Amino acid sequence: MVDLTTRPPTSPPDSKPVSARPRRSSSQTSPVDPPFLVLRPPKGSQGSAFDYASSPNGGHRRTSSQTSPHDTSEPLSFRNYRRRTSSQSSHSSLDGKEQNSSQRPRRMSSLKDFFDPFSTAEIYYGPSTDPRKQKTSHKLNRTRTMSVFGNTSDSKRFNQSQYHLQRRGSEDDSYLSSKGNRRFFIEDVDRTLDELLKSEDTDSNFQITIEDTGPKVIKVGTANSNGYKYVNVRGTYMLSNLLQELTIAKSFGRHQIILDEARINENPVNRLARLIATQFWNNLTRRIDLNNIGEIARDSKVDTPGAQNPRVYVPYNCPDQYEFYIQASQMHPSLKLEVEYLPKNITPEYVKSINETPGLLALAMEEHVNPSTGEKTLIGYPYAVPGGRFNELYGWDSYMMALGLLENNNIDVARGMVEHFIFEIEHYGKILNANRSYYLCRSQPPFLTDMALQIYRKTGGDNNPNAVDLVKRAFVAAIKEYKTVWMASPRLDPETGLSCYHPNGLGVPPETEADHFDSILVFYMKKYNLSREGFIEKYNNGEIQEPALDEFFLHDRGVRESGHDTTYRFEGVCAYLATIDLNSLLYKYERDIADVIEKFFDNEYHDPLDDSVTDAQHWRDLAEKRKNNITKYMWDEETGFFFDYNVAAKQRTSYESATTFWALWAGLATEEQAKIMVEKALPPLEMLGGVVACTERSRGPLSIQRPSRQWDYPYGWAPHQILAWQGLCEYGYVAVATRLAYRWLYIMTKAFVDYNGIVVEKYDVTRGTDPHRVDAEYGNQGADFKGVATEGFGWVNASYVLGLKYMNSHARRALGACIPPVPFFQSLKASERKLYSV
Ligand SMILES: OC[C@H]1O[C@H](O[C@H]2O[C@H](CO)[C@@H](O)[C@H](O)[C@H]2O)[C@H](O)[C@@H](O)[C@@H]1O
Ligand SMILES: [Ca+2]
Repeated sequence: MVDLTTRPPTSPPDSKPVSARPRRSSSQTSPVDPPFLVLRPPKGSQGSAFDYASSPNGGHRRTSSQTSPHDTSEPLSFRNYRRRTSSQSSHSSLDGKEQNSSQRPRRMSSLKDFFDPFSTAEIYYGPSTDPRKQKTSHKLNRTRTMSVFGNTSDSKRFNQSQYHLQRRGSEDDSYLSSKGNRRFFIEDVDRTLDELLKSEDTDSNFQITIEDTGPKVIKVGTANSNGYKYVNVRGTYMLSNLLQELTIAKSFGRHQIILDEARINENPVNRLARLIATQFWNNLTRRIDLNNIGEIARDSKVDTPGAQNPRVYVPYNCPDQYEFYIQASQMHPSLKLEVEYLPKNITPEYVKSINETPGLLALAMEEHVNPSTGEKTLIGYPYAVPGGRFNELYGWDSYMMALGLLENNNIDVARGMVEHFIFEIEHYGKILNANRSYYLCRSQPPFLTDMALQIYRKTGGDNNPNAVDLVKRAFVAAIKEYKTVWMASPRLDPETGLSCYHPNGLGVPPETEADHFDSILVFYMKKYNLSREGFIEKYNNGEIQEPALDEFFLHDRGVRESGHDTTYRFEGVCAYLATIDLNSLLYKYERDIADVIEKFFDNEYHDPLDDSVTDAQHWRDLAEKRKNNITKYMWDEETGFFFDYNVAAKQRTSYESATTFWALWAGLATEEQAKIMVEKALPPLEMLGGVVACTERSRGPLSIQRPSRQWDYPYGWAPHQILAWQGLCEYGYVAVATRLAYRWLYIMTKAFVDYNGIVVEKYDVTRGTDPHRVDAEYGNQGADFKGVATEGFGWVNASYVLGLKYMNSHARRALGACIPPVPFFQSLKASERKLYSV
């Protein structure tokens, strides 16, 4: 029987913690360092990415993100920061306790403002750090030197003999005298922001990037001199970080700040990992309540007159939720929130009929008792949205994000998303593409079984009754989904036993950019002499019948269900393709269901849906059958690819897609097939920045009539990277996965450093300079922020957190210095090259 508490090693053990704090040492470089890059690990540290981190509490594995006090998901207050750090001590500390020198927090200034320079924005820019709100003058916030110990300092309370008192030198603002703890006094945040943008944002896009041609230097006052003396802040990275910090400070209503230099010249790998863990996830998290529903229900994608007011659709059998939303709309009449019940039977005709009046679909809620009034109300389970543009819960994005959220110990959000999926399957019959009315007919790639198991493992497994309860409920839902969505008409091909992305639906999808279908519709617009809108209206309401267009949209809906919207791999054919993606995922479902039935259902699952009783063996047989069919219909030994199979044409296709690695992730390939894939399929997919969505030869030539598609060459996507890494590890190709992870993290870090902290939906993995610049299809990319990127992009955030687990401290330093993959691999000693299989 499979032990569900530990998954076989699909990802490497956590790497050694790099350092307790992201303090820069001579061996830790960043792009702002002088050019004395040290690529070798410090003497004596032979750590590989796969060493287990030793920990004081005996073998418990910790991630690098857990090694520093500022990397916890719980915001640190001044008090608990001090408590935590002082309890780790072994030398004398300010409060008389022992401190270990490597863990000792730096004394940043007076004892009163002993803040972590990397604390969350809420703490760092909260009221307690506002120079203007200090009881005493802001002078107390300056970087103190011991020469001012005296009447005004609290430090008198401590035994000064335990200190090395240092006289203030005349150069106390210099980097040397500040020992890297330099702080700036920004007397006027607004003015500094204006000046910074005026001089450095030469292309006026409110970002400071390598494309701006300003002097790349600005003067800021030092805290030590109370703003009187100035120092230069130089270079794109530091200046853009300054812009980001000032923008955040301003959003907190701050007019003056003391800013640690460490916060703007932080090693970029540490900075990005820190922002993801402490800021990006929070900003992507939604939780429906009575006050925010108006905002969440609003739709940024559809712009019809009927979409002007926010609207919520509630399942016909959820009266409590209906009442809740009515209450919300009555509490905030100005929101004009409209609340409607869905019919019991949701047909494609009904879904099309509400395309002009789209709305958010209700999700799972729990009861909440107001502690002060004792009143009961409902509150939504939390969930994460894919990016800043979205407010709804997506299908496969949620799985990818859950992996990152769990890694960052943000468990409630991951768990909340499983609750929502259970609710969606129960009330909408499937895990939805996303919870908007126009998505009611279609799903997305299914990952629920693995998602539930990951949460179960992370939350204590068998020792936690809630974890067991959730996994059981999730599997009951997943079995229903498996049988009624994926293994039923029209998705199931009875002849091969394989499944296709083949949702129901009618008409033109309303959520795409207005001109998205122009290349197809232009012909019909001319034919009927109608505008785009005019034609779509008549086509949607059945006045115009065009079977060829029906066929196009049948496949287009399939493309959207596949999550790969869009790619030439699927155009005009998707609904007839038994894809390697979907069938790998269903194989994984079958294996997982077998294990769970064996463990949690006494190996006897009574399904109320069809009155069947099945055991683990039944599901293992189904998996075995699927595996044989996949090999029979999809495997191509010559190229090393699993190809999609066209069930209508009864032919294997030849489009070389990164999803071939999903066969490894699901564990259905043989060892021999895995070896051939690594030897033959990987090389044409491996680019500068990781795995590309498909090979260039498969995509074919582009032209005005044949524009680029976002899920094709040369673009790389986070879910493809994550599943390829994990799949390769599953078959022992850890070094190959590490090499691919380095590539992906490299382009992410490079774009982050050069382009004002940017993290986007997908990257051009063939470009070293501006890989984030992808102008294909939709406006989801997330590159158009002003001043600061506040949430990154969900699955890309997850990929960074997961990818870093493959990096040892040497690789992490190289990434921090933006060393491109090839020079990095070439700089390795022979013994280290095997870690990357180069
Ligand atoms: O609005 C256009 C399309 O947007 C979605 O697709 C893209 O974003 C999703 C969220 O990150 C992602 O799941 C999908 O893979 C992307 O291609 C949406 O899923 C589509 O249905 C929609 O038409
Ligand atoms: Ca600019």
